[in-house]
This record gives sequence, C-alpha cells and structure tokens, in this order.
Amino acid sequence: MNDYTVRTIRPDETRAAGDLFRSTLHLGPVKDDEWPYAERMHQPQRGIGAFDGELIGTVRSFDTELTVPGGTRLPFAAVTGVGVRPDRTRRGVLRAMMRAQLDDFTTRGVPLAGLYASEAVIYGRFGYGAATVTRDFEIDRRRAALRPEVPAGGEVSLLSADKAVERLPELYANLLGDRPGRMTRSPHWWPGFERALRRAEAPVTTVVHHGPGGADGFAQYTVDRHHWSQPSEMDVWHLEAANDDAYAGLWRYLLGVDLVDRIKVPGRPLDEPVELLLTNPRACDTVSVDDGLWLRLVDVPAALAAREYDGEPVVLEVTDPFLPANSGCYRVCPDGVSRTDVPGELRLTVDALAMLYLGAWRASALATAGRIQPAEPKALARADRLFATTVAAWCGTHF
Ligand SMILES: CC(=O)SCCNC(=O)CCNC(=O)[C@H](O)C(C)(C)COP(=O)(O)OP(=O)(O)OC[C@H]1O[C@@H](n2cnc3c(N)ncnc32)[C@H](O)[C@@H]1OP(=O)(O)O
Repeated sequence: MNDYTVRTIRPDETRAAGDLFRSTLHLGPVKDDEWPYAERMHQPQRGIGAFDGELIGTVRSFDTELTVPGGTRLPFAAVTGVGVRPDRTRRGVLRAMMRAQLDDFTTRGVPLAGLYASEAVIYGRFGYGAATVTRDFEIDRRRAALRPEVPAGGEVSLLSADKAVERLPELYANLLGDRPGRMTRSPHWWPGFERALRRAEAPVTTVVHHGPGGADGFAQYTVDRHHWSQPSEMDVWHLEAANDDAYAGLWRYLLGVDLVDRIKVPGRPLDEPVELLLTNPRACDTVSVDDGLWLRLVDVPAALAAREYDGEPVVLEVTDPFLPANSGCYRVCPDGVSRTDVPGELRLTVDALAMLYLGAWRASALATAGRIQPAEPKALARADRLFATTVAAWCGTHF
C-alpha cells in the first residue's frame, strides 16, 4: 500500500524540490546567489512531487524539441531532477512519479521524452532506452600538430560572458543542423548554462568562429593551471560547428592556446573525425565510450511515422508494459508506418525500440544481445538498413 501521494509541485515548493534533488546527488542546497538562475530552470507545471506529509521525491521536465532521422523535429520532454529521499527509496516512489509524468506527456500529446541517467539500470523498466552513444577523448597537445591539408578555417574571436549569454542561444539555434538526437535548447536550459559560465571556479572562455556567411561555430572551455611546473588541462565544455571549416578553425584555435598540456573533451559524437586532423592520430586517446541520451517513445505510432527510412518493409511487434496503448504490430517502410494485424517479424520491447530509433544500435546487434527476438531472422538485415542513419546520433546538450 502506498502511503504517499503524487502531485504537481506548486511554485512555492520549487526550491525545496530542487534542493531535495540536489541532496539525492549528495550536493548541498542551492545558494541564494545561484537561485535566480536555478529558479528559471524549472518550467512551471512540469515539476512532480511525492509527499507523505513531507516532500520525499521529485521529478521534472521542460519542453523542447528533438531531431529525428530525416531532420524532423518532434516535441520532446527533457526529463531531469529525478530524486527520492534516501530514507524513502525502493518502495515505488520513482515508479509512481514516472507513472504520473508519462501519463501527463500522453495527455499533452508529447511523442518523445528523454533523460541522462545517473545509473544505467534504472530507466529501462519505464521504457527508456540508451539511444545515443558518446565518446570522451583527450588530446596530448604537445604532440598534436595539424596535418597540412586541414582547412584553414576562418577568424576566431573571444566573446565576453555577457555577450555569450546574449548571443549563443541564437547562434546555437542557427547551427543545430539535422543530426539525429540533437535538441533545441529551451529558455529553461540556458539559465543553467549562464550559471555555469558566471559561477565557475576557473575563468570560462568563449570563442566564436566566423566563416564567409558570419558566425558558424563556437567553443567554450576552462584551463586548469595550478603551478608553472605542473601540467595544465583544458576542459572543453562546448564545441559546435556548422561546417567543416568551422570545425577545423575551432580546433586550430584550441590546439594553439598557450600553456595547455592536455585537452579533455567529454560527451562527443562517435563519428567525430578529430584524430584525422592530426599528423599523429595517437595524440588523441579515447578515454571512454558511454550511453548518452536515454529516449522514451511516448507515442510509438507518431514517433515511428516522423522519421525517415531506407529499404524494404519490416513488421515490428512492440511490447510496452508501462504504456500499453503502444503495444502492437507496426509495418515500417519508407512509404510510411501503419499498425497491422500481420504477425511481427521482430519482437522487441519499447526500450529496445528507442535504442533502434535514432540509429545508434543496429537491429542485428540488439538481436545478438537478446533485446530483439526475430520470428523471421531475415528481417534483421532489412531492419538494419531501414533504421540506419548517415551520421551518428548525438544529443550534445546535457540537462
Ligand atoms: C534523469 C535524472 O535526473 S538521473 C538522477 C537520478 N537520481 C539519482 O540517481 C539520485 C539517487 N537515487 C535516487 O534518488 C533513487 O534511488 C531513484 C530515484 C534512482 C530511485 O527511486 P526509488 O523510489 O527507490 O525507485 P522505485 O522504488 O520506484 O524503484 C522502481 C524500480 O527501479 C529499481 N531501482 C530504482 N533505483 C535503482 C537503482 N539505483 N539501482 C537498481 N535498481 C533501481 C527498483 O529496484 C525497482 O525495481 P522493480 O521495477 O523491479 O520493482
């Protein structure tokens, strides 16, 4: 029996909800001078709390859009702030909040939701699947020289913190492109960016790349340098380029920053050709490859219909225990997606479908792991082709 209730967080409870979430991550309450930023990150009516007399759990989201293969952008609920008080865990509080939140997305007609998972074992049961894969890499700057044929790039210029806050939202929107998994950054995302920029311990540097058509890329980084005799590290927080020239120009700049020994770049797309810029590709080390965005197809027919496909039809039999209206057979082909009574060729749960959806995982790889059960084994090769994408799925926006 549940001895708690789940309801929408009131505006006067927002700060307590934020602090509860922080405490579950072993962080202290938000400081008074940071609250003006943090408050703007909470979209009204999107916070959910569990109460048993006191607030014991919280989850929230903000509205944005996600690019799906083919370039269409779908409404997307960015889920964050998930936490349950440690003296109330493992009694179904998260499950009850996920129920309320996914029901709310369904009622409001939001086809996709996603999150970054603190642990990879939590969200599959609610239908979320790891739908992008990211790479962290590090460059030994002292060994990294650019190959002669690398494009020269354009001019790179510094941007003050005030100008970064003012100009980057529009610049980011202009260079978003159509890579699957990319998301628009809502007015509830940028305050976190501003807080990080203005409150960081080390100075944050923002640079913009200018091509023939104007600003077409930017990067942001800090340099950790304690003592002249110690190696110093650059941490690249953001690197966005609309084209190859901007990408090369930004790397030419970053590799040229003085008094830096190592450049650390987390959470990048798998197909980023950074090694190919270097005369010695081994100056770049992959440090880890991890799950990135966890995606939830809230409305399976709408989500399947919105993306592009290539190749021959496949019939998928999808099971969604948490949102059973999604369960059923779908005929998927480049001409469209329709529900069908024809028996499914490939059986899978909705979290595995999310792993397939942006093209990060091949159907045959999911079958190898038992995540897809093929009633018709030949359908795997067709599904591999149908769901393949020309560029790797990548979100690049942490929330
Ligand atoms: C998107 C984000 O914000 S990521 C941040 C997530 N937050 C954190 O990691 C903070 C620390 N952890 C917590 O606050 C909590 O442990 C939570 C939110 C992860 C889980 O909350 P709980 O109320 O304990 O989850 P609940 O009791 O509803 O569990 C639901 C199911 O998930 C499982 N589960 C929940 N958390 C975990 C975990 N950390 N590891 C393994 N299994 C877990 C439960 O065993 C249960 O399994 P079942 O479906 O077989 O019954």
